[in-house]
Amino acid sequence: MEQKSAMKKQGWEIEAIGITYKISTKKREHPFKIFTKKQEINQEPKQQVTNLEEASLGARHVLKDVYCKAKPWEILAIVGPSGAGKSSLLEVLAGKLTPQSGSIFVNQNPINKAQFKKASGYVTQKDTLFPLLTVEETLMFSAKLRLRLPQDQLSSEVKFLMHELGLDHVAMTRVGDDRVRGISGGERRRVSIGVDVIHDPEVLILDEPTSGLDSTSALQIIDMLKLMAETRGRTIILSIHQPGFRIVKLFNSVLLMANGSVLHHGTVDQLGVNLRTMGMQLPLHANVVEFALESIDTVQQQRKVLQQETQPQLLSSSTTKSRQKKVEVGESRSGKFTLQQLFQQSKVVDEESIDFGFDFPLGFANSRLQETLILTHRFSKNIFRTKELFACRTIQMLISGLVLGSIFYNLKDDLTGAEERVGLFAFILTFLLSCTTEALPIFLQEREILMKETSCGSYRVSSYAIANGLVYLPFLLILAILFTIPLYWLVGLNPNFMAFMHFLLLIWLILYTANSVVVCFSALVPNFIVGNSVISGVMGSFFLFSGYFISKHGMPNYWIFMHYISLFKYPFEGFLINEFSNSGKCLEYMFGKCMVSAEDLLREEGYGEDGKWRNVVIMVCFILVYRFISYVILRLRYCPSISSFKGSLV
Ligand SMILES: Nc1ncnc2c1ncn2[C@@H]1O[C@H](COP(=O)(O)OP(=O)(O)OP(=O)(O)O)[C@@H](O)[C@H]1O
Repeated sequence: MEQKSAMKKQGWEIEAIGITYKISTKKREHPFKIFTKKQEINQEPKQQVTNLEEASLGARHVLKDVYCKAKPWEILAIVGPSGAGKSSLLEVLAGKLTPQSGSIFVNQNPINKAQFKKASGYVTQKDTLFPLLTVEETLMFSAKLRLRLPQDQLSSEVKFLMHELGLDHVAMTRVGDDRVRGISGGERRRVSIGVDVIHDPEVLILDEPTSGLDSTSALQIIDMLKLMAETRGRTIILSIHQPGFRIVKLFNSVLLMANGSVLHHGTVDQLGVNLRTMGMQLPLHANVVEFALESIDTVQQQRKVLQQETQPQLLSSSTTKSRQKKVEVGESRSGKFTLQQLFQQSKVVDEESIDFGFDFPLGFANSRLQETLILTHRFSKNIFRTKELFACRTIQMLISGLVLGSIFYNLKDDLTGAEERVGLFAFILTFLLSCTTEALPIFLQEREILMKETSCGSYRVSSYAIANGLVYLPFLLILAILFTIPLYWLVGLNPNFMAFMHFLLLIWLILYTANSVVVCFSALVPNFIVGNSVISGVMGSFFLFSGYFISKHGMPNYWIFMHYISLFKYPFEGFLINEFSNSGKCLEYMFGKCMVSAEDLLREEGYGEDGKWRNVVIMVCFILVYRFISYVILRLRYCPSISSFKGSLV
């Protein structure tokens, strides 16, 4: 136990060895171009490609045999021009990408991916936050999901973190995004960092934490990270584009990359020495990192020459395959030592003798029920604050109920009236199904957050699926009530209260069925346009095959299966063009005297007392099936954490 706490104090040293990551660049051949001659390479002049082998294999090296080491109590900055491979390397270190070869070690021990994700924080380049939550709410929900603490302790943790991040003054301000005005870009970046440090991770990986910020805000953020490293022994790895002079001074070591290769790995001072060794004239008081980035082509050329002439001893240990056991005391310092750092360094020498163990709590912070409650709370805040959605949908439903009621006003109980009711109900179904798509943009907006949160073990996917299912229920009930009340009484359907309640239930279920289908398909589509097209297609075909336009007996056999999987034959099955149609009973059954007389008819047809509930039960079953399918899709597509949580990093 003592040994473990010593480990904790010591911090986590991350070492990546021989990381190679390739992506396929092979263009897919046209599927119908079977007889086309293959391109003859000899006919064309040889292309000037840097790596002929790569080109011929249709693969591109994003990372080439990368070595890097990040120490606790320190900041390692990954710098390089755009496309150098910085983000890819960070993703590999964070366990989001699996390289083709290479290994990652924590304190010289291979690490389990799931444990590492749990014990680290990864702040992506893009802020993935809920724009309608306030800063305090954002951090509080993150704390609730990741920490197993009582409410008052959670509140004090969040307050402390906001203070540390300099966010006190915007605690009650909404986060905002491109569309919703909220806190500033710098403050949003700090909230993103806050979300990922709330559980006090041992390692913090940040992709461009200063992008889009002015120099003062950028310095503030790096200063804050430096403080985290120096006071709490955290390992900070970040990528940065063009760090200013004052920022560079805060880095303990720098990894200079270009074209996926490491050009330098060491202190900023060493970088200066290396550049001079290459014969470059560094202007006095120059920002060494900036100078190296500006002269990156020369650095690359010199490196090649050096590599050819001698084995790379000067530049970096990037190609070193064997692990370095030597500890370069003071080597990675930029002049500033803390007692903790010195303590840590002396400890590193004995690293090998320490049996590495993780005392970072594994498993989920909350039970499934607690997670579901927290997520439902967060969901409902987001939904009820989406004013456009709430206002538009409620007004739309109320007005359409009134307008439809006034068009189909006081329908008679005769055959003509029954026919008109068929038209009304067919329209209701089409209308409700086609306009209940709010789940699509909502899901598309939050799926990145879902992926991020579940990949680091904040909560279970099943809790999300249940919360997603629960949160729409009250919202859709409000819509159903607003739609049904004017419509039902204006049209003059059965005045019996229970018949009204049954009708309301059907409308609610239709809305919820449509919502479940949308949730299910939105988990499959890449964006809104595709999603909208797919969902309209699915809804349309379900409706078409339900039997409202063509009886199942009239359908060719090869389409019959569609009739059986079409959900929308269930809510108002009596309206269908089916075996009842010819007898004329169908029309009466459908809406003749609404539910009460329909019940008699059902009894006549042998359905018995419970006949009218049969459709409700079937619809509920379908909803459950669709919800389950969407859970499976979410699990497999967005959160394949089963495999990653079990496997090790490489
Ligand atoms: N999945 C992918 N598909 C296509 N190209 C990719 C993919 N992943 C990485 N690349 C390419 O690999 C190279 C490195 O990408 P990466 O995002 O790591 O660079 P970067 O140094 O972070 O760039 P920037 O500073 O502009 O964010 C780029 O040329 C990029 O286009």
